[in-house]
Formats: sequence, C-alpha cells, structure tokens
Amino acid sequence: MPTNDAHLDPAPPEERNTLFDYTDTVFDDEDLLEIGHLPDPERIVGRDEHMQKVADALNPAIFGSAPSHLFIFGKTGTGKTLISRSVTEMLQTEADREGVTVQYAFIDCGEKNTEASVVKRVAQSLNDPERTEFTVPERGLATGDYYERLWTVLDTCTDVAIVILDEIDMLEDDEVLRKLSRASENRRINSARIGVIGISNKIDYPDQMSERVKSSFSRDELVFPPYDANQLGEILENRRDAFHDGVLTEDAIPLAAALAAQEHGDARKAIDILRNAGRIAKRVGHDTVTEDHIRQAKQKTEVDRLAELIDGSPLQAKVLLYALTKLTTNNDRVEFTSREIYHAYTQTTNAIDLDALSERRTRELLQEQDFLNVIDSTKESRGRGEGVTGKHRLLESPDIVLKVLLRDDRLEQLEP
Ligand SMILES: Nc1ncnc2c1ncn2[C@@H]1O[C@H](COP(=O)(O)OP(=O)(O)OP(=O)(O)O)[C@@H](O)[C@H]1O
Repeated sequence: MPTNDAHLDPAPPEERNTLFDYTDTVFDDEDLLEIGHLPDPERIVGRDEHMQKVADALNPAIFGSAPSHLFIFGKTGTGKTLISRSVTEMLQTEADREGVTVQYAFIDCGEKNTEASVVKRVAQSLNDPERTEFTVPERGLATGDYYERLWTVLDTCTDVAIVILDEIDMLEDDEVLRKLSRASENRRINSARIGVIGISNKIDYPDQMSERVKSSFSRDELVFPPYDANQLGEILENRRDAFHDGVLTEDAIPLAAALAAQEHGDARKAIDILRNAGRIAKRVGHDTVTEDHIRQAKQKTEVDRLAELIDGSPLQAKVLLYALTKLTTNNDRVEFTSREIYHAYTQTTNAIDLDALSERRTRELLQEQDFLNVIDSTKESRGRGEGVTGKHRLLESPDIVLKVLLRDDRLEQLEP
C-alpha cells in the first residue's frame, strides 16, 4: 500500500529517481500563489472599508443573533470571495471567544446550481454526524428531506451559520434564498440563526431574481471596485515570498501589475500572471523571472481563462465567436450587430460544411456567451416600434480568442 510518510529520511542524491526534480530554484512556496489560498489578513490590500462593512453585517452573530444578509458585487478578481471568507473566519474566532459557535458553508453555485444540490451541500458542510447521528447522503432524498436534515443540522451543530453562495447568479432556482432567510421566522429552526452572503459579477443580478424572492429577501449590498495598478503591485509584493530571494527581477512585479490592470484591475489575473511567469522561467531552466517571462505569462493566462469559458461551448457557439473575431480583426471598430455576426457566421458554416442555425437561435447563443463573460452584449432601441438591436463585442483581444478557437480541429482548417 502506498504510504505518505513524511518522516522518511530523504534519499541520498545518487539514489534519487531521475524522473523527478528535487530542487526548485524558482519557487520557495508556490502555494501562496494558488487562487484558493487564503492570505493572512495583513497581506490583504485596499479593502479596509469593505471588510468593515462585511463585519458590520455579520456582527450580530457574535452574540448568537441573526446577521444581516449581504450581496457582494464586483468584477472578477476584486476580492469578493477572499473578503467574504476572511471576515467570516475572523468572526468565527471572535464568536468562539464569546462562547458562540459560528460555522460556514461555501458553495460554488457554478457547480451546484439546483435548489436540492445547494441545500444538500450546505447540510453536508455543516453536519457533525457525531452530534446529529446521521449523514447527509449524496443521493436518494427528495429536496424537502434535504431541507429537514439541514434544519436539524443547524439546530444541533451550530449557533449561527453563514452560507456563502459564490456566483449566485448561476442559481437555477432562487427559492433556496427565501427558505433560508425565513427558516427562523417559519419555525423550521429553533435556536440557530442564518446569514447569507451572495457573491456575483453581475450587478444587475437582483433584477434577475424571482419577484417572490426579491421582495422577501432583505439584504445589504456592497460593490467592490477594481484595483488600480499600485494596489495590484502591492498585492503581488505581499506574495513575493512565494519565490526564492533574488528570483524576481526588478521589473517583474510592476509589469505584471500593469498588465493585469489593463482591462480592469483584476487581482486574480495579476497573481496568475506571476505564477505562470515563474513556471515558464522554471520550464526553460532560468532561475530569474524576467519581463519576457511576464509577457509570455500574460498571454498564457488569458488563453487559459478563455479556454475555461469557451472549451465547453458547442461548436455552433465557437463558430459564432469565430465570426465575431474575424469581423473585429478585419474592421476598425469592435462592436457588431447580431445581423452582421449572423452574416459572417453563415459564411463560416458554409466553409466548414456545417448546417447553419436560425438567426434567432444564434442570438440566444450570443446571449449565453455574454452570460459567460466571453463577449459583452448591449441592446439598442431602433426607434419607436422598431424593436431592439443587439450589439456585441469581444472582451479579450481577437488574437487571444482566435488562439483558443483554433484548438478546435473544425475551425483550425479555416486558417492558412
Ligand atoms: N485585496 C486583496 N489583497 C490580497 N489579495 C487579494 C486581494 N483581492 C484579491 N486577492 C487575491 O486575488 C485572487 C482573486 O480574488 P477573489 O477570488 O477573492 O476574487 P473574486 O472577486 O471573488 O473573483 P471571481 O469573481 O473571479 O471569483 C485570490 O487569490 C485573492 O487571494
């Protein structure tokens, strides 16, 4: 059986397996650059005011009372997840000192988006089977039964539960918000209290909520602005110890920060660029990270992010994006109407011998790409009684989008 015995003495160099590399001359602690890594509070930059507002909303939990519900909006990489988790963990420590138990569940609604899967996941995260004497099974229960388990878990395992719903706009059904917020009032739970933090990139998410939930789910709202290049620089400086001393050349951090600030000040992108630059340097056998590595890393970071969004899309959606990419490259404007894109799209479907969809269906596919943040779509009125026109633009530069699209064999054949 394989063992993971950290007490084994390291093998002498001559006995080491040559398949592996035993020294890392670039990174000292690469984990500091993992996106999910929660930095110590003193490494958090430029969010004092926002942390205070989150703390104010959660504060009643210290006395075992119900916190205010909170929605946090902001573009990607503006620290929404970090600040929610950090402040909740601080709250846990402080409440514990006061003899109050606070537990929290972090749910990525991009992965768990049905009502049942959210309730199940919250119950699983908070359950202590030694106290409740049951487990929360992966399958086999109806939604109502998962709720029943959750109510028991809450009253048995904690005084206050904070439920963090990341990418809340991906929820298929927001009924779960209403049930969680009403649980105490409706006597589903007796002693426990619940606070919900909903996180989203979409500031207009409340418009998308069902009327019933919108009116019954009272909450505070906070908006996180993008960082400026100086703040991004400071965020990266605070993680310099991910690298060995002297590995980062003088310009590495300022350049990574400036490149990440170009679109909107995105800390996720800044950190990804720095980590990828370190990996590139390592791969080519350099023990310093130079400007050139940072520039290559920027490309890689953008391609990776986009690939994550586009790779799962159907071929028809990729062909539409290809059409928009070509229009952007061949014109001196960046925004195109649904009609213009449809025209370019049918030329491409002809070229690769693919049945073209109806114009109406392509408008729906464009809407999905807008939702995924691959393109930005706006609607413009054509004048009285004339309806609306959709206008669309790519959110990344066309060469990056093209690079990702050409990973699909069917589209690759179109390029010389
Ligand atoms: N103010 C900050 N100080 C230090 N690190 C930060 C700060 N803001 C964000 N980061 C880091 O940047 C990365 C992205 O942050 P986070 O995941 O919180 O962003 P987000 O707004 O939730 O983005 P997304 O919408 O893409 O999930 C994380 O590794 C986080 O630790």
